Amino acid sequence: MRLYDQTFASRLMLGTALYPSPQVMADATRAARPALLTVSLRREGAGGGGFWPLLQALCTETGARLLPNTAGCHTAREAITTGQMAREVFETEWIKLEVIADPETLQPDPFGLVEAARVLSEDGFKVLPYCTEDLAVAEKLLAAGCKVLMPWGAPIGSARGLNNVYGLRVLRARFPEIPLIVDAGLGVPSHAAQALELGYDGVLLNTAVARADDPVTMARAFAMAVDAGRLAYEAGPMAARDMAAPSTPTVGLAAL
Ligand SMILES: CC(=O)[C@@H](O)[C@H](O)COP(=O)(O)O
Repeated sequence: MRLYDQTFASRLMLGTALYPSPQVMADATRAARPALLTVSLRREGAGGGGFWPLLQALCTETGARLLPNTAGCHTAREAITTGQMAREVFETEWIKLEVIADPETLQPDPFGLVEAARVLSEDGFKVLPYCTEDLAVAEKLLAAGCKVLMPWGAPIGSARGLNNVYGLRVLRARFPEIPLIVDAGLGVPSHAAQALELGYDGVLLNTAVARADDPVTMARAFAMAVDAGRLAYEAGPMAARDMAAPSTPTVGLAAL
């Protein structure tokens, strides 16, 4: 998978929040071998500073790139400032851009998102925006400088899977050259496989692994599902049809 100027062996991006302990988070990351590990500046600012050396060591060990996010931001101004602070703290110009509109669904605010994406891109950031599958917003984010789009599968933390398969399919078809990552709302590995089977370049998830009874095993299961989904996509899945078609030849069947 190629995002901006970097090629990644893995198509999985993993969050680092909500785990029962830092040790479990580290073990799950080792099991998943993700391309990118997300981290929230707010967590660091809220006393999670001890977490940073652990993440740094994990990135060195696994080869993952750190991806700070602007989680919890509700305006473009907040997200821009958070992004700029994250660049200083985490020493990276990569940023997962979240501007949240609705407190209940955590649906992204398309207006704030496009505005923040434009300002941060002009400031040299590599912006990965958390968006919906809306085509017009996607166009505007690309025009604002984003080279990757991350439409939601479902609301963050909902574990609902791909809520709008039609919309995700249309988005994929409309932008065949743009790396697309399904971000948020995945609950089980088959959801991730489905995203990859649709031709999505990767998935970003957190809650489904962190809140599993056994996060380490679930991390491994998601990594396997991502690989399986991609392999299936490359193999060219047959189209579904309404009518039955016998898979055993009927020609030459003995008449009874
Ligand atoms: C880690 C992160 O960036 C989350 O905000 C992300 O959107 C994942 O969502 P889930 O927790 O639903 O997998």
